[in-house]
Amino acid sequence: MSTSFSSIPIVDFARLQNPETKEAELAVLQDAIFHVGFLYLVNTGLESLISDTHAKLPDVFAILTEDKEKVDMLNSPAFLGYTSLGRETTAKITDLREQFDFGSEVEDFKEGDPFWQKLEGPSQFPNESIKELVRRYMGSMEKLGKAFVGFAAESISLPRDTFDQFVGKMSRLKLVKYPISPAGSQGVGPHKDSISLFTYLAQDNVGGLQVLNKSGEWIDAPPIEGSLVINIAQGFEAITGGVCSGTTHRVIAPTSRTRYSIPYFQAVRLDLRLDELKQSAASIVDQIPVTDDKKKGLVDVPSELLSPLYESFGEAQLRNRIFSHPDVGEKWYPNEYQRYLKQLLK
Ligand SMILES: O=C(O)CCC(=O)C(=O)O
Ligand SMILES: [Fe+2]
Repeated sequence: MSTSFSSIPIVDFARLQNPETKEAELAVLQDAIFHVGFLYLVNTGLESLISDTHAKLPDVFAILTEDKEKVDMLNSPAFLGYTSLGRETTAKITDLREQFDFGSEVEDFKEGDPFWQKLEGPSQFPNESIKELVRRYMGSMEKLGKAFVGFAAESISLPRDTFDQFVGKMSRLKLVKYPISPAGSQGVGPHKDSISLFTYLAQDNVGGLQVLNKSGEWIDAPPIEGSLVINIAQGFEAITGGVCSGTTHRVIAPTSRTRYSIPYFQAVRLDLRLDELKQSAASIVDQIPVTDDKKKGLVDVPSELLSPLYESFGEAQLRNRIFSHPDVGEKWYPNEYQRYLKQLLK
């Protein structure tokens, strides 16, 4: 096992784009991808967008309760909408956070589409100004995400466009509020992000995000103004055959100031089948510059997304959404809800 990290590396996006500094910065990115699974991205050019958006969050969460209820996630088979405090579960414990989930604009579900296709659907916006805020932010994240996966590929000696074919249609954006809570409360419990390739998180200056290192210690990811915290999610982990593994993280609920955050989950194609995925993972693993010893240990990575229980990413993601939001899952996918519950109890 590689040495354990004790801090989160900082990657400079401007240096990645400058031919004179690119090689050196790709080496920093490679180290983050191989050994940490987390990094700060600075100098993205999105600093003012991030701070403007954060400045609006207290107002977003201050809208009337009845306006929040109108866009409740229970209305949405795509698991998009409002989730009130205490209705989300991670690692079997209730999370102390309130949030809105939104998605990129997508086509409607058509007759004959697979059952998990309803995971991609229309967003519910409480009002026009929130819609405008979300659309603007997501548009910029989409562009940044495209560029970032290109650099991620180059940093591990793959052609720049290697991961383009895996990017899905509907990325997700969450606006999250963690209210002041009793000391030691769970903001969100330990988890790997399952639904994305990479997650791009804009946290505020309150703190509380922690990352689990390979020795089992929780390492703080303190706020760095203007940065995005990027982490490998299970989509990227599966596509790289587990060579680039996702890292478990959590948020400790704040005790003196409300915390806000904006995670953007870069979509993975839902129609990607397990057999396709295994094939492409094998060819990617072949090209990645890590020792054969490390590769040998990775033939069957214990990733939920590579489980033979699911025919596709879409189905694996549906299961994940159902466990995070059981009330929504039971309402829209009663058969799958029962089936996945039984698998869990086995
Ligand atoms: O709010 C945060 O800082 C992190 C949130 C997170 O990890 C998630 O929603 O997956
Ligand atoms: Fe997360």
